[in-house]
Amino acid sequence: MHKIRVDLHERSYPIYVKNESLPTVGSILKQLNINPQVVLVSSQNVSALYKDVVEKSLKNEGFQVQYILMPSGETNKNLKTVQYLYDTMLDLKMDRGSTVIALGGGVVGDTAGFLAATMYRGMNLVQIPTTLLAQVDSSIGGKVGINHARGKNLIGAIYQPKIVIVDPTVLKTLEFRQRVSGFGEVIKYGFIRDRIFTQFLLENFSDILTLKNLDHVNAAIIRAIEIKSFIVSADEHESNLRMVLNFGHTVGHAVEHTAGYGTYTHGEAVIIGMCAALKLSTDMGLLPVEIAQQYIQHLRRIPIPGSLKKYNTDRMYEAMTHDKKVRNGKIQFVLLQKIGDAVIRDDVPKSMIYETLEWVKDLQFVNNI
Ligand SMILES: NC(=O)c1ccc[n+]([C@@H]2O[C@H](COP(=O)([O-])OP(=O)(O)OC[C@H]3O[C@@H](n4cnc5c(N)ncnc54)[C@H](O)[C@@H]3O)[C@@H](O)[C@H]2O)c1
Ligand SMILES: O=C(O)C(=O)C[C@@H](O)[C@H](O)[C@H](O)COP(=O)(O)O
Ligand SMILES: [Zn+2]
Repeated sequence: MHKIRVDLHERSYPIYVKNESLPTVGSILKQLNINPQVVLVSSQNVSALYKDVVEKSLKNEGFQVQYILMPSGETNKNLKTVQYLYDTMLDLKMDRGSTVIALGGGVVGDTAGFLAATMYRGMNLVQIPTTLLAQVDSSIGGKVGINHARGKNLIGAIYQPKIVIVDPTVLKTLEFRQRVSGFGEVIKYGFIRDRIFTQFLLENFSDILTLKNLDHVNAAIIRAIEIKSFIVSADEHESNLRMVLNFGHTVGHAVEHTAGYGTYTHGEAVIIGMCAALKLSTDMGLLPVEIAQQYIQHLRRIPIPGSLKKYNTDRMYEAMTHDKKVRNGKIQFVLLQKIGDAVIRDDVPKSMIYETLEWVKDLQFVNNI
């Protein structure tokens, strides 16, 4: 068992990373002394694969388990789903002391997390992430929330879980495209904080994505979680340092929104956004052009389907103006001054942003590895 801690005083919590840890969820939670009443929130695919093992382990330890199936996919990360979850919680007579367990990818984690943050002004939350993206990113740090028709994650809260339990073996059932998506967030940590980790990921990306080398997969998950935990512990409310976790997201969120939720996975959009951020880092005079080009070439070896050509540049720009990093009307970008060293800049000229969006629309990625 590998344990990493998010250090937030009375809201601190551990992240457990261990192969085959799902059958031990009950005993892990028992040690936390949480109320015996729990509600598992999950989605169809994940439920069919992993609900029974988790439910059994909880019941073996004396937990009373209720269950809510929520619709999956980015298009359902919205208020309608949250309303359905509130209603079902009331139907099930779940009280304030009971615990919400989010079993699934980032969509389940963000939505069920928002439920836990808001219902009865806050219930206990446990995250059991089952996608690579959720294991290294969305289950950690407390950002919970849903989309609004005008933009990604516009409604939400910062609400920390009591524990995060990561079982890397569940990635075996995850579709290849979803592993690519998670890889986007994993390599983000390298770019913003650890050049050597970036190199490791680029050298081994095919073995990691195909799960050919599980030691490399676990090493990547653990290093990514260490970086995220360190950053969240230093700046929970995104006043300064935490903003760097948005590397690739200013353009990434705009791509997701403009193309229509679900057209690109979140991680694919972030990979596209990181290419844009690398180019802007050069255009702003921060990063030598040959370094940026070299890493953009590496990122283009990651398979991302489709073409951005047909999307409207004005709409993409408009989506960026709804970014939560906008301050006093200025769009803020996370740029790199070195690989492994990120800075926030709010002085990127509008013309340069437009030029970059046009460039992004022509970007091409490989079809497979
Ligand atoms: N809160 C945060 O800090 C944060 C960080 C990054 C991303 N996010 C959000 O996370 C969301 C994306 O999450 P995601 O990439 O996990 O996608 P997702 O939750 O949509 O899951 C992708 C698909 O994989 C399925 N699935 C999940 N685990 C599986 C498994 N082990 N085996 C087989 N199928 C499985 C799901 O049912 C779904 O169909 C986005 O909404 C993004 O904005 C939030
Ligand atoms: O934890 C963070 O902080 C992040 O920014 C992680 C991101 O990967 C994630 O996509 C997050 O939801 C984006 O945050 P947002 O505040 O820009 O919606
Ligand atoms: Zn993200």
